[in-house]
Amino acid sequence: MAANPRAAAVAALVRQEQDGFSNLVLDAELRRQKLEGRDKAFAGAIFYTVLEHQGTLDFILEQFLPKGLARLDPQVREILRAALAQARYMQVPVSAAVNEAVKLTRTFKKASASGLVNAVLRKACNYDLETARFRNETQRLMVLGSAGQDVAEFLRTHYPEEALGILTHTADGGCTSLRANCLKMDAAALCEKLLESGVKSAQPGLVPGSVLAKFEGSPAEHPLFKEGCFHVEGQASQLAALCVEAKPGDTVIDLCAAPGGKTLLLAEEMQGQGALYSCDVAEHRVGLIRSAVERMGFAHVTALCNDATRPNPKLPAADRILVDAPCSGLGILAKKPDIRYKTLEKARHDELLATQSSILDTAAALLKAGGRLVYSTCTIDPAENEEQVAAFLARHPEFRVVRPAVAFPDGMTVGEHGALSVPTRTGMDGFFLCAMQKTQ
Ligand SMILES: C[S@@+](CC[C@H](N)C(=O)[O-])C[C@H]1O[C@@H](n2cnc3c(N)ncnc32)[C@H](O)[C@@H]1O
Repeated sequence: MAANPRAAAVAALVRQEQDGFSNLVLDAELRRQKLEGRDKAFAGAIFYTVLEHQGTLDFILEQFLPKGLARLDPQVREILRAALAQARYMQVPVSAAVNEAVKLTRTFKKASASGLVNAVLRKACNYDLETARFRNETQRLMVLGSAGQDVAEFLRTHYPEEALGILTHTADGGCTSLRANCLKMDAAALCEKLLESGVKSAQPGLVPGSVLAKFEGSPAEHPLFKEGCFHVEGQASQLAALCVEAKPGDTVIDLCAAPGGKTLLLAEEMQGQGALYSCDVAEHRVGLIRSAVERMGFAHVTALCNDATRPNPKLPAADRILVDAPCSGLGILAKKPDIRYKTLEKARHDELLATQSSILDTAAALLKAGGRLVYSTCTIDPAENEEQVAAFLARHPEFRVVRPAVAFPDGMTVGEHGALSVPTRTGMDGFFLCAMQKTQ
C-alpha cells in the first residue's frame, strides 16, 4: 500500500478503539506505514481530531445511521469519523473528504460499504448542530463537548457554569508551551532564536521563563530542542515546579518525575549545584527522564526507579520535595483526548486517592525540618486537590501552607488549601498546586 496518511489515521483509530493508549498506537502506525513530514503531521492531525471530537462526530453520524455506528465494521466506522472530522474541523473541502473516504473503503477491502459511506457523509458534513435536541444537560455536554458520561457528569456537578467551556478549551492559546533552559538562554533570547529559525510565532508566556510558540512540525525536531535550549511543558505545570523554589546547593527530590518536565526546570534552577533525585515507579519512564536530562546537559541529577508509596532508606533527607502526583488528569482534556472518555469508577478513584495520600506521607518523612513540600496535580477534582491537602494537614500538623514567591497568573483560584487553575479562568491547563513548609 502506498503511503497514505488518511489510511494510516484510520488504521490507528481502529487499533486505538481496541487497545487504547493513543500516542503509542499512532506512533506504531506511522512507523509501520513509513510516513514522514507533512503526511505524518496530517495523519496525526486526523487521528487526534477524531479523538478530541468523537462525541460530536458520532452524534452527527448517528442521525443518518438508523442502526447506529456500533453495528458497522470497525474500519468503516473509523473511515466515517475521520472524513467527517476533516470536513468539520480541518478545513478539508467536503467533496475531497467524501471522495477520499469512498476510496478508503477499497483500501480496507470494504468496497461493499462505499455507497453507505458516500450517502451518510454527504448528509453528515452538512448537518447543522444548532438544530440538535438533547435529552438533558449531560447529553448536551457529551455531544457538544465530546466527553464520556462520567466526565460530563463530573464537570456538570463541580463546574456547572463552565463545563462546556472546559471541554472545548484549547490550553495555552493553542500554542506549544516551552520552557527556556536559562543556563543556555533566557526566554527572550529563545523567542528571538525561534523566530530567526522560521517558527510561525514565539512570545513570552504568562509564567516567568515560559514561551508560547507555534511550530510547522514537531518541536522535538527543532535544532534548539536537540541542543537542550528548551523543553516542552505547559505553563501551569511550570508554575508548580517554580513553587518548589529549588536553589543551588539544595538536596531536592522529585518523587513522581517521569517523563521529567518539572525535573528539568528544578535542575535548571539549581544551576548544576546540589543533588536532584528524580524518581518514578515506572522503570520504562525513568529512561525518559534520563534522556531528557542528558539532552539538556544537567550533571547533578540522579534518575531512579522508586515506589514513593513506601519509604526508601536510600533516599536522603531533602530540603525540597515535589510530589507531582498521579491523578485523574481532568485538567488536561485538550492535551490527552483519551481522558475525556474515561470511566470514573469509585473503586479506582479511591485507590488513586490512597496512592496520593501515601506518597504525601513518604514526602513528609523525607523532608528536613524547615523544608518545602509542593503537591501538584493536573486535575480539577477537589477530592484529589484541596481535600487531599486538608487531610494531609490533619495527619501532619507539622506542616503549614505557604505562599510561594512566584506571582500567580490572573484567574487562579487561591484558597486555604492551595491554588487552582481552571482552564476557562486562566487560559492554562487545569492544574492544582499547594506549597507547604515543615516546621521545626
Ligand atoms: C503527573 S505524572 C508526573 C509528570 C512529571 N512530574 C513531569 O513533570 O514530567 C505522575 C507520575 O507519577 C508516577 N507514579 C505513579 N505512582 C507512583 C508511585 N507509587 N511512586 C512514584 N511514582 C509514581 C507515574 O508513573 C507518572 O509518571
